[in-house]
Amino acid sequence: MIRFDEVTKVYDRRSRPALGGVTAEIQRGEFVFLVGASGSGKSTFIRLVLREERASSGTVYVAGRNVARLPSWRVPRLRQGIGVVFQDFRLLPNKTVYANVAFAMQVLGRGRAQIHQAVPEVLRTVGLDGKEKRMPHELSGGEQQRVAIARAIVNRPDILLADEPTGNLDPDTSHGIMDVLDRVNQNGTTVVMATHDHDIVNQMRRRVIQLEGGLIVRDQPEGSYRTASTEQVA
Ligand SMILES: Nc1ncnc2c1ncn2[C@@H]1O[C@H](COP(=O)(O)OP(=O)(O)OP(=O)(O)O)[C@@H](O)[C@H]1O
Repeated sequence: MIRFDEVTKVYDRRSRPALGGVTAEIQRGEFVFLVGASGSGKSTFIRLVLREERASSGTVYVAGRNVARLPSWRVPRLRQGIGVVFQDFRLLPNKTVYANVAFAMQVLGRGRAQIHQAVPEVLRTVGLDGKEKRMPHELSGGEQQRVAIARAIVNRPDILLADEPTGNLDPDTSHGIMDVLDRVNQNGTTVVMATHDHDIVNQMRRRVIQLEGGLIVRDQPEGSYRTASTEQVA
């Protein structure tokens, strides 16, 4: 579903590459944690998948396509297949929960009937039944993140990218969000989540790709946040 082949990303020639020759393959339906210290390259990885940035060398494939080769008119279609969730929710503050989610369908030109069916369904999936008319400021952080996830998945993307989705949430609320992401993954969506959250990675036991200074230093199925050798130090 996502393949990085010797991918290097240089933002600034005077400093070390943000990614330095990364090779990795993420299969359809996988759930992958990207871990690593601040500045290790996690967000760069995500931006390359979305073609918000282009690789300086090497190739990024999404659903079999070399994203660097896509003509610019095809980039919106690439992004339609990818839902994105951020640490800071990024909801439209003057729109209701329903309208925030519906908006993601309206921009794709979906009809009213389709929207009326899909939005309540997806709000049920994320556990927000009955909150359709609330405004974002009337919701807790966890609820706002659920709206953001609903918006990201309402168009049924193949891939969900989540950059620190629990970064602003307390541990209990974070676990609720992970239940939602797990459910999304079980429905067939490939999930890639960048995180610093040790507890969540250690509890979920999914594949862990660890970056350090732009290099993959660990790629472990059912991994923990740290390798066994460093776990005692933590
Ligand atoms: N637009 C940019 N211009 C120049 N350098 C950048 C840019 N974006 C990222 N970098 C540099 O690239 C490196 C990797 O950054 P990146 O944001 O990918 O790390 P990260 O692992 O996501 O960090 P964090 O956990 O803090 O979000 C860092 O050294 C960063 O300073």
